[in-house]
Amino acid sequence: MDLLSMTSARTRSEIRPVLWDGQSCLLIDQTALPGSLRTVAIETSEQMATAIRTMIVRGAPAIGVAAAFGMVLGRREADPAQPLPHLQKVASLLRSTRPTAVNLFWAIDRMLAAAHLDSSVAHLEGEAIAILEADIATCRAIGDHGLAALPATPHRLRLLTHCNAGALATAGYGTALGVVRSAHRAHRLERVWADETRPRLQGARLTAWELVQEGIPVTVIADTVAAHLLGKGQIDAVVVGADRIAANGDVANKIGTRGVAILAHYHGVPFFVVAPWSTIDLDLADGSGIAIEERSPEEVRTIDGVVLAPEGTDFYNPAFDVTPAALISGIVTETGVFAPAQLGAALRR
Ligand SMILES: CSC[C@@H](O)[C@@H](O)C(=O)COP(=O)(O)O
Repeated sequence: MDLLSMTSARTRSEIRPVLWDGQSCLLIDQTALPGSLRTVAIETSEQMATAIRTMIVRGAPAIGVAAAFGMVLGRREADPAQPLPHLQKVASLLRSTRPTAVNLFWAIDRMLAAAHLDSSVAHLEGEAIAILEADIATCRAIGDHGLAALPATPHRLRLLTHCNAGALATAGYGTALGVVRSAHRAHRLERVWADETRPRLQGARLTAWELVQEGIPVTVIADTVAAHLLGKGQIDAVVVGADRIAANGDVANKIGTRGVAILAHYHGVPFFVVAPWSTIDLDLADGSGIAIEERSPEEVRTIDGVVLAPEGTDFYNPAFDVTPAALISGIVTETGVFAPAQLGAALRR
């Protein structure tokens, strides 16, 4: 199956990082991009947990969708007479893979709730497919709301993004890159500046790859370059994704996002966080309660096996940081754009 799938509505192929073929879950192996586009067939819930942990599949909405199919695989492994105890175990395993993105936990909870109503394989399969399809529709709506919120400029827009919040990070179309796609289709985009995003280089490897697939102009910069471009007036707005948004509008996203937000604020450039409602965690009053994943020091110590610092050096590798709500111009969701302080009230409406 072609994971750059053709849809009947569009002539261009679209990126689908997670697909279900009725037996197994097909993932684009994001650790192999941009060198090779290969797929991995995930056949057990343990394989799915490993794929999420090792970032074969990554990005908050995409790991939620993948975990939903992990639960379907778990259901197939369970005792048909008593599937719930095994499903609870699979849920715990999947929850243990990555702590920061709330979409993972949201999708697992939704699958467990579905299993309590009807624990048949067919019902859970339908629920996971519904999560996948809704995510694509959500991203398209997000893209259009984000486009409407972008500043009016006499020239086409130059947008800066960090990490990869694109089709690869969702079921398709993307959040921050959904806004980019909508701007491109509306002929309002000049170029995307993509932070390379050390240490795992999601900007250089993944954002650039998926934009090049669609002929969207993209320039990769070292993470240290953004301040220089902002100072020269070369960036009209920043669009980034989110892994978890607290009730007060504080946002956890890829490490380095906070620095970009501080820079944008200093230069008076709008900074938009782009995410579905499933990324909002109203149980957390503010960002101080967000669990920040710490990954292996090896990701900082080496690039492609080349050691960067002398023996005896210590390395520290937090994968996310928290951007305070005060630095965020707007949070773009599938139902509209909100000031961070409006989030709680908007969700309760
Ligand atoms: C639409 S994806 C939003 C975020 O998940 C994304 O910006 C990000 O930080 C991804 O981190 P990753 O560690 O690659 O999973």
